[in-house]
Amino acid sequence: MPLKNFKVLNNINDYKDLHKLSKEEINTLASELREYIIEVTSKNGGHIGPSLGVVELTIALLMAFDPEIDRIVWDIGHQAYAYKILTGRKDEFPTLRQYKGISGFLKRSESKYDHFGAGHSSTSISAALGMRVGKDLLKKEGYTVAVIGDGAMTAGEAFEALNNAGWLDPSKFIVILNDNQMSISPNVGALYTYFNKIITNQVFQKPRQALKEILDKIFGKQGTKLARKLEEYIKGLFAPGVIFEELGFTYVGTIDGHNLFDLEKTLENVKQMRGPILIHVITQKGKGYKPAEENPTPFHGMSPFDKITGEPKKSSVNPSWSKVFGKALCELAEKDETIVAITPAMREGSGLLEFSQRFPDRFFDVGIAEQHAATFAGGLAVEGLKPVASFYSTFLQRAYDQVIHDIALQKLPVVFAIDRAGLVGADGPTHHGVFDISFLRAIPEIIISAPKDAQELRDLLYTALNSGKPFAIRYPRGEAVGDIKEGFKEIPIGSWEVLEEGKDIAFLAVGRYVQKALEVRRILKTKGIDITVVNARFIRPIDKELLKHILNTHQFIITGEDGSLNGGFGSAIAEFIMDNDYENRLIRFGIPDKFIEHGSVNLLEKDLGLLPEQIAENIYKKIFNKDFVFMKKA
Ligand SMILES: Cc1ncc(C[n+]2csc(CCOP(=O)(O)OP(=O)(O)O)c2C)c(N)n1
Ligand SMILES: CC(=O)[C@@H](O)[C@H](O)COP(=O)(O)O
Ligand SMILES: [Mg+2]
Repeated sequence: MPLKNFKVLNNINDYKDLHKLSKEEINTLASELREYIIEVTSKNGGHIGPSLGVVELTIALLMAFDPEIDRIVWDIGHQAYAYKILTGRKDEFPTLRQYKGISGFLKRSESKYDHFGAGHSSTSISAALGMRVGKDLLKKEGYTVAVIGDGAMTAGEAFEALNNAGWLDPSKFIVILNDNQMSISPNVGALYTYFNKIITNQVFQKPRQALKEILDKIFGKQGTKLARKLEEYIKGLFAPGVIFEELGFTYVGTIDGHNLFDLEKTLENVKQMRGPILIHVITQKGKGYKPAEENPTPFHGMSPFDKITGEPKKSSVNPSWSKVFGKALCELAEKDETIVAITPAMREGSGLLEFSQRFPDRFFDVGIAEQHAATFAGGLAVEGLKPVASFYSTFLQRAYDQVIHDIALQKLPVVFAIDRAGLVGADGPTHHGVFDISFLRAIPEIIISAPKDAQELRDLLYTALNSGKPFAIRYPRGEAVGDIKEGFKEIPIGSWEVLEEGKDIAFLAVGRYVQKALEVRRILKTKGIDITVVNARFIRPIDKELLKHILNTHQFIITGEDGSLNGGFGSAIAEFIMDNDYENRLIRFGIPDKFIEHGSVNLLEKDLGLLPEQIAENIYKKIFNKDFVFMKKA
């Protein structure tokens, strides 16, 4: 995709050229950056809304700071498209989120200007503080700036960092709170209410200064104890940002995040101030593109869309796994008032929108707070409710100790609906959900399951809610397979299902791999090989009786899973074979011991040799020591 004929953007090489531009040219640049972002994301998909919202902020930051010397740490990094374009990736930008193209987030290996990699939220203040302290200890020059959204600010880690920063009291340390009053969905929580009050109570900022002057006049410049107490009291009533001031930050705000020159001036001013500073910048998500301004939630992260109408280009045939889950939960919740749903800020993505509308009192969006979400679910379970906590696999990593210490150890019946399990595609290594099987499998008491199709997801959810146990159900991103029948049926915990009977070779497949295994069977049948296909719908506990039978009747065992091979389902089978003195040959398919880059799942799997035809070739070669090329040459 060639770069369009942009008047200003075409003529600047990177951020250093910003200082050569007139005010008018800078305004034109902001518009051209927006156009470029809309153009590329309409083709590739991506986080368009967050990125359009910070165009002016990005320009102002790159004018006030020099990322060769200063550190700019963007929280999550999903809003950093303008930053990418202005820090040397203008020409590569059309490859955004594509296989072998540039990442949708910031990445240390991609650019020296990406000072800290991210994708998960709320790490920026901690990382920037570490850099600040590092710079000070090593006597390095430069400022350290963290840019964090109002959504990301709801996470514990952000507050852990503020707490530490206020204590360490570093200078040249600036936190920019980019407040657009939106997480993916509208932001939630008491903090959101507080920010909202600050924004609407602007009127009190000037009187606050005037009041201070009056008090100084009445009680003298040194100030008496009473004066200070009175000021604190009144400050608490009216002053914006007092929460940050009490934590040791100087609060500056609010600043209009689309007024580029005010922003730049503010940034220049705070450079002279001592101690940690927090600048509260107000922006609008999707700024400058009507469909995104009007509909910020879908435009947070879009699949390819029509630039004129804003409509997504591809409409799916089947409902997504998330939708199937959400619909099943609503059906079950209709009949059982003790069912409650919890999400850490992923209402839409997790398929919980309908639940939130139909059962608002039983729905809890707790903000970007995975640890709290898990323990909160534990508390609900103690009181006899049936909590269903939905996590993206990758974000559940945040709540590992909570799953162990607060749920499994206490045998609390929390259902973990683990969405986006397996490779997720364009979001890449920060977001692939490939570790949950390995990390959950080590935890006693927890049941781990994966449905082969939509109906089985419903039945597993029903089984989980009736089990009285900690219970995880993992399913992938994208369209579900299979039809949905009426009602629900309980599945015996730990039971597998033989889908096809063959001989000699048995394919034990988890979740998405069941369809692959059936395809492998079809391919190998063309070579006269008949393989057994087992739906290993429980990863923990495994179906020991069926497994023993399979090991006794098949020489070769294949496992397939949408997760890491290290400690995964295949490892469980290897352990069983070894611990029980079987001598079967085992071949495992899954994610190898490395981080997987971004790109379509199909291309990533092709790279990893995980397409059905590649698996079939591989099995054939390993077992018969002969080549069998099934893949059509491109
Ligand atoms: C630990 C974690 N949980 C959830 C997410 C998913 N997520 C990505 S962006 C986002 C909303 C962030 O809101 P905010 O920080 O205000 O940024 P904005 O998109 O509004 O610019 C969420 C919940 C994530 N990236 N990391
Ligand atoms: C940045 C982030 O973490 C989310 O916006 C994520 O990209 C959503 O992924 P899905 O598109 O799979 O919901
Ligand atoms: Mg926000």
